[in-house]
Amino acid sequence: MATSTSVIPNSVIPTTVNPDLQKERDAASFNSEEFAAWWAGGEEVLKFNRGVRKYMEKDIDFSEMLQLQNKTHEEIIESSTRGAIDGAKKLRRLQEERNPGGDDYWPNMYESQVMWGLVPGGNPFGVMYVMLVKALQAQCTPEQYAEFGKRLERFEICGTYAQTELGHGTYLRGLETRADFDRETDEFVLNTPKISSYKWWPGGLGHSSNHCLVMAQLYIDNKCKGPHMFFIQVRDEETHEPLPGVHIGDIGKKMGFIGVNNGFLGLKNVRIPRTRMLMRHAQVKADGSYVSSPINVLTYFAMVRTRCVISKSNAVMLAAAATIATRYSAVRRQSPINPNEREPQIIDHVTQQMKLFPEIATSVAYRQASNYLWNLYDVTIKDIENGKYERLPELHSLSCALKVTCSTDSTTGVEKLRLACGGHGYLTSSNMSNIYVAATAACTYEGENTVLLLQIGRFLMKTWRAALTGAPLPPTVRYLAEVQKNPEFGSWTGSWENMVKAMQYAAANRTRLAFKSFSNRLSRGETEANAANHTGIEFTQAAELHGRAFVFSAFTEVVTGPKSKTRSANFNRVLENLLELYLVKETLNQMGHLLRFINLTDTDLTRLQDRLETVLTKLRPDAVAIVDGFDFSDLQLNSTLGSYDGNAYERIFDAALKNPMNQKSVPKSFHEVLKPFMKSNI
Ligand SMILES: Cc1cc2nc3c(=O)[nH]c(=O)nc-3n(C[C@H](O)[C@H](O)[C@H](O)COP(=O)(O)OP(=O)(O)OC[C@H]3O[C@@H](n4cnc5c(N)ncnc54)[C@H](O)[C@@H]3O)c2cc1C
Repeated sequence: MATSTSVIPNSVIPTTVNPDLQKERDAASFNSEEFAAWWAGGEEVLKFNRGVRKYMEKDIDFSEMLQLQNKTHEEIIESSTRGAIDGAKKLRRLQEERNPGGDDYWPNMYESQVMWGLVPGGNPFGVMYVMLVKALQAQCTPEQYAEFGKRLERFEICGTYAQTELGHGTYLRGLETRADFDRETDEFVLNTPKISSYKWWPGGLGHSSNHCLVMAQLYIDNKCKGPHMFFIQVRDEETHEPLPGVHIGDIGKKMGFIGVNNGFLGLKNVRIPRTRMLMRHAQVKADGSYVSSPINVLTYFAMVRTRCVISKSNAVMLAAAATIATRYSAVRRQSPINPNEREPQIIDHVTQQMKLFPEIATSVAYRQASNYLWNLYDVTIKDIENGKYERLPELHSLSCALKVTCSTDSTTGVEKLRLACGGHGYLTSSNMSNIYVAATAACTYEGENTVLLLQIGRFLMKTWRAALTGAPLPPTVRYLAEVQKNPEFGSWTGSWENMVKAMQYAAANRTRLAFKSFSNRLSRGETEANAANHTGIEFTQAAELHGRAFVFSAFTEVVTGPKSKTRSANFNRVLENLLELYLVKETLNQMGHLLRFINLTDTDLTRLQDRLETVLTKLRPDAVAIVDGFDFSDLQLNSTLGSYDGNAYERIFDAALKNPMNQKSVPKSFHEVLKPFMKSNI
């Protein structure tokens, strides 16, 4: 039933594109399709992705997706489960039809940008595919993988990665779940002895999983061998009832990812065969003898991969928010700049440009830096297969650095972009709140950001010490040795190369100062652990700058390197503008650190401000075409403000009319609460 008589009879969304948005597209200096192909990784990949996405989006009801926030907790879990299963089914069908026996559609596309946003409540099987399957591939023996890894990969069973407990997440050695080896029965006996030992947080554990990979302390003859992984069945495969000794449930509503049904798990004397401990590296033999892993960090290697995934996906989230805010800023008009003139598109207010364009540039910078990280990941995986572990510390530290800076910057960036949409950005139908809570979650999971910065800080201390002895350094930290050799920065020219050098110089000198403070504390008799704790702030500052210096150099290399010759001149100009904006705004953001080590005059700073304003103006005509090049579908953006056609007001209105609160002209609360109160005279 309609609420009341409306001044417009029905909300009708025009089928045409908003003329302001169309003009933006017509006036762009470059072809957004070239951007889209570059962003996707080539024309062929773009074509492939679009084909898959079209197939994936068939039969999905857009207006239903917009109503996500009006659903109950249970309804969201149900619709997320349906969405995730629907996606899996479609990809499997595509695999069957187009490349039977391969894995390019299923499961590989399940974690790609094509799937992003299609399950707005969060995918309850995301952890299963992003983490669990990969952890099993890395940690199982071939026999184990054939026995249960393959079943999971084929989705015959479903599961999650259960590491965090109510009492411990960061400090893995503090985990309390224990797995005691019973020689008599050739089994492990698993227990979570206290409330604080309950597994807490694993995605999909609450209602979706019937198996999980549990990180538990291995005990043999009551002697602890540290955390190891155990594959456990937690629910019956037919009835889905919890198995004996298993206490399992949902941890309750969270800021976001409601459909992911993060869960808890208690275990009481749950027995599993010895062969359910993952034994590719560390092993327990039938006689109880223990073979340790050749390198301990391999236990946590699945987390390294997930951090690579986060660096890329948070860049995508920022790009999505930038698309919404930029399109909206092109269609909304407000506040004449000169009296008596027409109200401009809000994108013409320079301060608005300052909210939008730096975030566009930041998402592009992180996406490029994460491509470098993925290449390093692939090289390191091959090395590990050949028993070579030399680049592992570098990969670990770089994946942490990028995960931290990208999740931090995308979170603040999405919030800036939400504010850039004014009041309507606060509507859940803008989808900004959903993107924000997804972005900020990544600051905590897969290693809390501060804790990761401290780990990078320690890696930098070791590397600085190694450089002092003349030892060779891995490529991404070689700049530390260069700064040791040439301690003078030279002069500030403001060229891009010079700016990269300046950020590296600041990172190296922050590392030098942290190293000095750390060494002083050690020489005053502090233990290494206490000295590290007391130098923690300096460690995190050095680590953050190290991450930023890496993004500076990776993005500059992509824009100015040999591949630029394969791009059109117009497109190169756009990328150069994005690079210029990214380097200038980030240099200004980090000015406190830079000024400590580098002489910049007032004129240099004024020039940077001029460059910032100039490049905003240069990017203005291309902003809409750039975000079009990010190539999100309307369904993925799931936003009344950011759709391709720019019909924002009609979509806002339409979503409001469909709100359950507007399905009755008088709400129940009027009769039950408001009216009785007004009539009671109390
Ligand atoms: C959305 C979401 C999904 C998740 N999914 C999963 C999952 O699928 N599986 C799973 O196992 N877990 C999951 N987690 C849990 C997540 O991995 C942990 O919350 C995360 O590792 C942080 O650990 P913590 O909660 O123990 O934080 P804490 O370590 O308790 O952090 C609290 C504060 O203490 C500080 N702190 C802690 N240790 C130190 C230190 N050594 N030095 C300085 N400061 C320190 C931190 O910086 C922080 O400020 C998820 C969490 C979230 C939010």
